[in-house]
Amino acid sequence: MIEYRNVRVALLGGGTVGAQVARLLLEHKEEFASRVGASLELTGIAVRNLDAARSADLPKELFTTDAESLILGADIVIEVMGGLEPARSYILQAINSGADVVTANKALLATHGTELFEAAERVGAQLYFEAAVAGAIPIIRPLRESLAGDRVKRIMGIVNGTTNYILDKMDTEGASFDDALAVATELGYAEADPTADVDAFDAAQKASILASLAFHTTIPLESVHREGIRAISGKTVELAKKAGYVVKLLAVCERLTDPATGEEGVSARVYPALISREHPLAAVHKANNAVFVEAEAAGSLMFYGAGAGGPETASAVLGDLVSAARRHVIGGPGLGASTHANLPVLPISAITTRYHVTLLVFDRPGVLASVAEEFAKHGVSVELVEQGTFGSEAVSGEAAPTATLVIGTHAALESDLAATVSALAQLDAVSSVVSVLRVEGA
Ligand SMILES: NC(=O)C1=CN([C@@H]2O[C@H](COP(=O)(O)OP(=O)(O)OC[C@H]3O[C@@H](n4cnc5c(N)ncnc54)[C@H](O)[C@@H]3O)[C@@H](O)[C@H]2O)C=CC1
Ligand SMILES: N[C@@H](CC=O)C(=O)O
Ligand code: NA
Repeated sequence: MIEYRNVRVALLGGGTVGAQVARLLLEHKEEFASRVGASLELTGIAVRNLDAARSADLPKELFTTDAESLILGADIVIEVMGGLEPARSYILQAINSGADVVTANKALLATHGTELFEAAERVGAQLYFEAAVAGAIPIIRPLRESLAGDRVKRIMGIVNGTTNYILDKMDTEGASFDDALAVATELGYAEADPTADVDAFDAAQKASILASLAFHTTIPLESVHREGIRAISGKTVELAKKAGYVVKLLAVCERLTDPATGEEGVSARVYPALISREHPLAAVHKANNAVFVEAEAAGSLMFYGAGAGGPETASAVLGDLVSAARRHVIGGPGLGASTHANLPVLPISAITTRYHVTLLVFDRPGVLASVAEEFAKHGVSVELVEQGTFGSEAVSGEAAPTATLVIGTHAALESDLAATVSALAQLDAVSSVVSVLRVEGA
């Protein structure tokens, strides 16, 4: 029998992800030992409440509320507690006491990543974070390592499982937003505060991480344009369906030319967008994620799989644990942060995409001409116009006939489109601007 030395692993968090990390680590102890060349000893699991229900049957004696003591004796610390504090302080404590760290905490990385990576670099420690973006899907390692010799041009993907679950249930079953969110929470996909998912904070954090890695530039969370899915009603989903589209919350990170200066910059943004039903992203159902990466030499790559869930996310955490443990046993410098490119981050007004503008207009002669004129005036080329449902609206106490008008544009600059929409809202012929949705994917 081979005698392995011990690598001491401290687990901070025993919730949806943590309980599964512990279960798999204990169940596959022998396999991990042979893979790493050392025995991975789970020294404890720090939690807030010792008596909370868990998704796995784990030895009671492993649990503690004393995270700091657990960190002190560890070679590797896994942080799956979530939140900014005390997670940030615990990770700094771990790094400064010589441990490598594995984390799934995108909120923390997108907010304090620079501080944590600098602290790790100072002492020669490593910070692994595959689980922080797109759950089980390997995407961090491909960007940091496999594509390190290429030039990433664009990333577009679905990176939040909860909102994809909600939008998918609304689209395929006509479910209500609230019911779908309740199930996503029950299944362990949602963040502790699901506002993080619904208002796209989580997707923005992931976009900040992906864009920083892809473009070798620090992309601060505040510079990621963010729109959540609260405004997406059942009606919007239904109209999109009739027109051959599906609504998805997308993260888009790309290199682009600044229209103001002609210089190269980058953009990172998250918003609900229309995707053609023919597009592969339209087939991403439930809490799955998919990320398209377009690189200069590699061409188009697609990464697909489970974006959330306990065992799925635990898989990514454990992959990082094996890397960290091997480094502990064999040594080696690990990977440093690569943010030398320093490209400017451009505002949303600098992007170019296609749009669907839905207007409620008064059904009078000349309406179409006046609406079309505003698009032309602002340099936005119209691709299609569709007249939808008819109704009536009270104007000065009188019922006036109305019609829904959907205008699809060719690719246009966001600032031109925004100026067009402001002008449309002022037209006498327009009762209201119902929605403006970007259309992504060729
Ligand atoms: N649930 C999922 O599908 C995914 C979650 N993540 C990330 O993984 C992390 C954990 O997520 P979940 O397991 O879903 O969360 P959870 O809420 O189910 O579990 C959190 C655990 O941390 C413990 N904890 C929290 N604050 C603590 C404190 N101050 N001291 C000691 N223990 C504390 C709690 O007692 C609990 O055991 C988060 O950063 C989340 O964003 C990442 C990818 C997917
Ligand atoms: N709440 C997140 C969990 C994984 O990152 C999601 O829904 O994607
Ligand atoms: Na991942």
